[in-house]
Amino acid sequence: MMNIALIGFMGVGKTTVSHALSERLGIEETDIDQWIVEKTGRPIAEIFEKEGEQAFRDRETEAIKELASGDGRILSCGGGAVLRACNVEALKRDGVIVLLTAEPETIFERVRCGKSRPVLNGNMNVGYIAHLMEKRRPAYEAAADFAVPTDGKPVEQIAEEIAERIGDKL
Ligand SMILES: Nc1ncnc2c1ncn2[C@@H]1O[C@H](COP(=O)(O)OP(=O)(O)O)[C@@H](O)[C@H]1O
Ligand SMILES: O=C(O)C1=C[C@@H](OP(=O)(O)O)[C@@H](O)[C@H](O)C1
Ligand SMILES: [Mg+2]
Repeated sequence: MMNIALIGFMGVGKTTVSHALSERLGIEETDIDQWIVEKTGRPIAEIFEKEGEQAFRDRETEAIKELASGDGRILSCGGGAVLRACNVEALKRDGVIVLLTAEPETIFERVRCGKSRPVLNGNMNVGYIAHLMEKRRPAYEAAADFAVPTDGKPVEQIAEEIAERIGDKL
């Protein structure tokens, strides 16, 4: 069976929707950030702080390489995972890539209280989120097989839409 990779900006709901989709389809899921945290014994923010962003990106690439070659699961990616072409290639090789989207205002409301996203440290505002989203948009759109907007939708509805769109691709 092929993998289902969830991609998109921080706070679009990749981790949350992944759980719901896993329940709905009866397919195991792995959150790539969580996998890295378990392997290293360090929270993502601490990896960024102690080892730097490039070291985190290398760990992310290693995780994707290993997990994408498995026998079919839902992979909830970090928001920066598709910025490296080799990651996208690995995810595409035997998988469908689903892009979740949301407006910057929605993202801000969802992530403003969290402290676990080092990329937004010191930049927790709608303007910066909109700027970084525009910068990343081409990479997200190029990697995706299809996109699902999430603004104003309950998680279950998003999971249902993905399940419908994937349909017989599985
Ligand atoms: N469709 C949604 N509607 C409302 N809140 C959501 C939705 N999806 C996710 N959230 C909330 O937004 C926050 C970020 O979600 P998360 O799944 O961690 O996003 P990501 O993994 O894409 O960064 C969490 O607090 C989550 O509960
Ligand atoms: O967009 C990014 O660069 C990142 C997104 C995070 O994952 P989420 O998108 O699940 O928040 C996490 O991988 C790390 O903090 C970097
Ligand atoms: Mg996540």
